[in-house]
Amino acid sequence: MGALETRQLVIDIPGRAGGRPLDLRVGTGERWGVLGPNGAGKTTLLHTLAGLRAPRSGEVRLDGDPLSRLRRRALARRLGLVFQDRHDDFPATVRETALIGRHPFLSPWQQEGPEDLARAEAALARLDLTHLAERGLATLSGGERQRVSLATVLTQAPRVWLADEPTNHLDLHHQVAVMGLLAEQANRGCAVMMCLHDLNLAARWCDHVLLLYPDGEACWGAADAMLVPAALERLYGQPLTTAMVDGAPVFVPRT
Ligand SMILES: Nc1ncnc2c1ncn2[C@@H]1O[C@H](COP(=O)(O)OP(=O)(O)OP(=O)(O)O)[C@@H](O)[C@H]1O
Repeated sequence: MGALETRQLVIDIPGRAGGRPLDLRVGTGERWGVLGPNGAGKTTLLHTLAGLRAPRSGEVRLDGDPLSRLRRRALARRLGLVFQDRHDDFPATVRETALIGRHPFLSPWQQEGPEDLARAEAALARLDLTHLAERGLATLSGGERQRVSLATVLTQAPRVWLADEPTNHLDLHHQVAVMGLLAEQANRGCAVMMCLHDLNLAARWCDHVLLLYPDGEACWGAADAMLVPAALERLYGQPLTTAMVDGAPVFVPRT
């Protein structure tokens, strides 16, 4: 049984007639990449898997439990979502934001304790944010803000990670660090699914890939079976040149 499963899931894209029903099984220890052009439905899929959007049909199960029957707190103890470009206008510091990751584990008016703080500090250190802990969110750069989103989910420590373009805004070093963090979470028994626009990150870091086409068509499977030039050229409507570097394919757009 997968940690996260979909049964005949059709996501609800306004104006789209239907789509291939998804029967996905994202197992513990697996790293899934979701690829597709702008508007294909990657974010909508992640939000549906996180229970934030109702599917058009079918269902999502977490450890065998239908998502629709789980209370939000119970869900948030098991599943975390790194949003794409979230801009909360909350006047919070970086440390306070990371601590939000502990809220599913606290009763409504319970203060965070030393263990919660220790988890947040460790997550900030892991994302290279310790020096910014007292800074207000609004003062951060795009990449710093992205790392705070990841640190918040790391503080939450869910068994299922859903990450919407987790390397958005990140410089090369931090891209590799974040992919390493997600791989580490998978190695520790988490199920990880991430939307990516960078084919080369997907080729290097994902073991499974889901290709989402704008008309709702989809295919999924082992990464090396999915990441083939003909399928990717059709996915993006973009000719590609492929080379092998350090044992992984590298895809470069051909102009
Ligand atoms: N509330 C809404 N009303 C109308 N259309 C919507 C709404 N939410 C999403 N859509 C449309 O659904 C489609 C899928 O959006 P989604 O954000 O899931 O795509 P995506 O694959 O994540 O794209 P991107 O690569 O640009 O992030 C888009 O065409 C979008 O405009």
